[in-house]
Amino acid sequence: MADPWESTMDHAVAIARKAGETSSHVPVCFRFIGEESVAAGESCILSDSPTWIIDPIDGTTNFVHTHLTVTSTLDLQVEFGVVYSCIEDKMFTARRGRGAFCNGEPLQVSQQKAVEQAIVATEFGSDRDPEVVDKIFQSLRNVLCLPVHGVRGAGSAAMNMCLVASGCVEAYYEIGVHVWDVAAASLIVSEAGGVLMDVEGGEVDLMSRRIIAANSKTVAERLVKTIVAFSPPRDDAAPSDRCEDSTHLSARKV
Ligand SMILES: O=P(O)(O)O[C@H]1[C@H](O)[C@@H](O)[C@H](O)[C@@H](O)[C@@H]1O
Ligand SMILES: [Mg+2]
Ligand SMILES: [Mg+2]
Repeated sequence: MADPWESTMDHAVAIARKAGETSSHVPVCFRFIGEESVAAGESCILSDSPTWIIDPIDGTTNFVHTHLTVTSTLDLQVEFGVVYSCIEDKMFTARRGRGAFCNGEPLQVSQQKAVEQAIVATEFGSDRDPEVVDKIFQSLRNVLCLPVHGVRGAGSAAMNMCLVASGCVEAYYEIGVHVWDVAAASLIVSEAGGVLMDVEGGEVDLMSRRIIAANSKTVAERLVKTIVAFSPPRDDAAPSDRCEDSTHLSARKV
């Protein structure tokens, strides 16, 4: 069987060559956006150049506490998404227009559109500002009282989205995520037949740090009416306008 990773890399190189219009003799030029490089002061701006968006560990708090799910995410903007759940040894992959897979098996979102029968995933995020925490709790209360069948959280944004793609939960929403948390899984959700939406409706903007990933427009739009929206500093804001999340500081001290 052909190695899917090898064909992915061949395709990635072909995209990079096309973008740069380089001949096969010239080395290709990829750009990178990674959680750690941005934390070290590198830019978080998407350009026309093919860009790998990487989160080496998504679910850092789980990792530090050796708790359940930890994933690594890799995305070549809009072309490929890879999320690896290392403890479960599950490799979620998607290629634009070619479907989404888990360990090679096709993924399909749930067909349940009644929100009362839905499981909704979310996270409390990393910000401990009491005003932000209040809004997160107001949203959580509103979602529970829709009512939904249940609320869950895997502790990894990417994993929550892969659960949507797998049909195990109907929707995931969060305000406070970063582009590297959700880029790869966004493609996996849409290739599994799901939808992505901003928490106030309309198209999702991966730099805005707000996302709904759902099995359907119907479920996503019910959440839009329910979530108390706010806008954290964008990922592509100037470094001086970004703020360090409080739990990340403590996680890094470990
Ligand atoms: O573990 P990291 O990569 O820091 O990502 C977490 C994200 O920053 C938080 O907003 C989410 O709540 C977690 O689910 C992410 O996994
Ligand atoms: Mg992450
Ligand atoms: Mg991370």
